[in-house]
Amino acid sequence: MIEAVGLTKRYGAKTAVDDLSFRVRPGTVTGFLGPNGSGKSTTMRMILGLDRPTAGHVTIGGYPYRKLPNAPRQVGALLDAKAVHGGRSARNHLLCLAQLSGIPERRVDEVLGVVGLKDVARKRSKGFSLGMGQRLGIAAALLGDPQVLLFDEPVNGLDPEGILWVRNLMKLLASEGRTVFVSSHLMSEMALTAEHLIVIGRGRLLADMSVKDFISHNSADFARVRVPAIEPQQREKLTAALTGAGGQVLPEAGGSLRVTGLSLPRISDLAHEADVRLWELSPHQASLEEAYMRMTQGVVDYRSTADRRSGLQEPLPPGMQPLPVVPPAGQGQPGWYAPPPPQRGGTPFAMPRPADDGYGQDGGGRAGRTGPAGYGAQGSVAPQAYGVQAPGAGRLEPSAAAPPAPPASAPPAGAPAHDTTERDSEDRR
Ligand SMILES: Nc1ncnc2c1ncn2[C@@H]1O[C@H](COP(=O)(O)OP(=O)(O)OP(=O)(O)O)[C@@H](O)[C@H]1O
Repeated sequence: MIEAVGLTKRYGAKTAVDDLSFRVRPGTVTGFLGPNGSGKSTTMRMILGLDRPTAGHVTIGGYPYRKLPNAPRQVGALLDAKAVHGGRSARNHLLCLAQLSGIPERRVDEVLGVVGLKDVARKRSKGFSLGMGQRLGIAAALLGDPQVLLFDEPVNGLDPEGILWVRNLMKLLASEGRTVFVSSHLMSEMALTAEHLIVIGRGRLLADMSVKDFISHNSADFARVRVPAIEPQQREKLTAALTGAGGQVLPEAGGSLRVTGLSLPRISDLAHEADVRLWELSPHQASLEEAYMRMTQGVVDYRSTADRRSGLQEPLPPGMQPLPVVPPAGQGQPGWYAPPPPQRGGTPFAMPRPADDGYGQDGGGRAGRTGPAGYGAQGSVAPQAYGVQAPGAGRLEPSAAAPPAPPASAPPAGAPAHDTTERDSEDRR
């Protein structure tokens, strides 16, 4: 389990992460969402001991990363797929990481099979496409068969088959009881992959709840009503009946009406009383994307000048009021899209013992991004064909659980190498 308590990171006057408390539990995929610049990567770097918190702390299995016994075998991460020595072959890149962590060579070939890079294992990674680079980064994260995995935008650059593969891989890893923490901007993908969400905005916690609850807490259910297209006057008649009964009605593209504030049977009765024929009366719930947009619209730092935000929804007809957003009982106030951060209402989690944070002298800074832990460690899984993750693909056998790894103080496995001596010989290997 990953546990952050009061985690804060300031860069000068900029507060990148602000008093963040959450838990990432084993056995489920937890999505980590937030607009650009909201502090996701900074949080992940603090989890991996690459940035030192200004305040608060974060532990993995009860230890700060740097105090974690055998850290590269317990935690695997993909932070920046480009943090690879381009002159090295994929295999040699992984081999270097494996040797640093005492992982047997055969595991390198296993993970190359798992991520579908076996056929290009001896090619220099600088010739890799974005998607191939992501696969190599995922292979590095899986190398040590870790119980805890962090992935920052793992589907970046992947084709649809690759996205499906990553989705199945994440779920498989979680189903094996691992802790899987994954950031993404692809809401539709997150909705299919994650069961639980942690959402931040401007460094602060906005939500820590299941995907299902997140959607229902941040979007109003609505009914879609359609009358025969050839009878526009019926539409007006129905709109008048529904608004007269206290409903809110929003015309949608395509001629249907989006109705809130009235139950389906009530809409049906009102239509019947008004002598309006219906071609459709269906219940709907907003998508994760819509719920996310609603929650984060007040905390987006970078927005196109062409995006008036109101454009996310269809323009209201003249005189029509926007639909009220009603937060669930006890969560926020009318007009708020997001429930207040849990820490506002008290201490959501038990405070772990205030231990030495184990960060030594080399704390923060963006430099950590390219520093020695784009990847930490590693995973299980069995060989497979390119791009296809067979559900249930096997885990690393205990016998492969390698010789003892270096002490936790050693650099994590994913250190991007800068040695150029092998460059010319790589492709020949
Ligand atoms: N080393 C640093 N020095 C100064 N500011 C930094 C540093 N690292 C991050 N920041 C700032 O902290 C904020 C959070 O950045 P971070 O990269 O964590 O966001 P993010 O949620 O990962 O963004 P994205 O989704 O775009 O990757 C940003 O405003 C960023 O500019």
